[in-house]
Amino acid sequence: MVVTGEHSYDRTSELIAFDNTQAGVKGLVDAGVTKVPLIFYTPQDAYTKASNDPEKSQFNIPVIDLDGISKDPFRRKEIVEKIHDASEVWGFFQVVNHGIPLSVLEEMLNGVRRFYEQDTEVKKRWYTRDSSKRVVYNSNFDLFSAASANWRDTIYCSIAPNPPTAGELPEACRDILIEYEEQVKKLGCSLFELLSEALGLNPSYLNDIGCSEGLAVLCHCYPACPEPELTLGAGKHSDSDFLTVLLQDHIGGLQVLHNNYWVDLPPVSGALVVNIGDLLQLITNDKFKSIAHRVLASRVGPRVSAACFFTTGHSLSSRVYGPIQELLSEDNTARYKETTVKDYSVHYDATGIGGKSALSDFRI
Ligand SMILES: O=C(O)CCC(=O)C(=O)O
Ligand SMILES: [Fe+2]
Repeated sequence: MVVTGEHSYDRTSELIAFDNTQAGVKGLVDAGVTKVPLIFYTPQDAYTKASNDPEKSQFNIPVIDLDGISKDPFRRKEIVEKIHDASEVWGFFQVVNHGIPLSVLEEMLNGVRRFYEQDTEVKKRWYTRDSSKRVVYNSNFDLFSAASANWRDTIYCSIAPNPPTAGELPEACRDILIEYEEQVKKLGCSLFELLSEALGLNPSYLNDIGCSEGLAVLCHCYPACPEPELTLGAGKHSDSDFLTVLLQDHIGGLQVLHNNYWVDLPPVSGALVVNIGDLLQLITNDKFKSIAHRVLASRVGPRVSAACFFTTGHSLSSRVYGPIQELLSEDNTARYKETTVKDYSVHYDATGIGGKSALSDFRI
């Protein structure tokens, strides 16, 4: 029995019943729910929302124009400085003129919508909790371990280093997923070059140590919510990877924690959101920050997004990562234990979204 406010209920049975529908949150909404079920209730956190507060209007997450990065060395230096500052202060920035055409971004979001708009019976083919699969569709990867379920469904596609065959990808978004993933991989390599330069390292450093070797694409759907104040689209979490490149639609709701305030990260047409993940914070010895973020639930929806995670995740790579030696000056000793991406990912998944920071467990 679990007590949520004045309600007491058998949480485990309700989680099992929800999971057994294999229809996700979208299935609840399609069936016409007018109340948020108790398994989704999320306690309010202590942080304040900044965006409506005029005194906090200086809180603007940078939008960085990448135009000219490879043509003009002065322009490149300027961009590297902006990326350096954003990665230190915010852990988040948006990029425009990143080289991926608007038509590809739009079609990617359409592909995600097309997948979720299919009949539940068709989608069920992909519904699983077997995380060894390269394509996993379900609602809340940590449904049975997290304190609150999120108002969100996800298709997870592990793309690199071991790509799925085209046949393993859902037809509804297959072609655009392949196109988008190729373009994001190129952008990711450029971003890791800029981040290496921002750290004062050789431009190829982060790519050479394998930061861009692994890629997983998470296609999220946040259905319209009848009581958005009672739950969240995604609870407070940081990302477990090296770097995330996120495509969000026009609806909004993504917020970043900054100086104890939730700051809106508003959709900018044609932009991609970039954020530093836990593993990049670990190897940069806290120079770049992996910052907590969340997604509000909304009466408007469904909101869709595609988050590309640069990580080899649970693959068998034995490569060991620890704070980069070149970044340690004499008085700046390593703050983290070494780990493999797999060990870090397993620990992170067990700690769960909305839980405490998994990274802090690797601190020396
Ligand atoms: O959908 C979003 O805007 C954010 C998704 C996210 O934070 C994640 O996939 O880790
Ligand atoms: Fe995230």
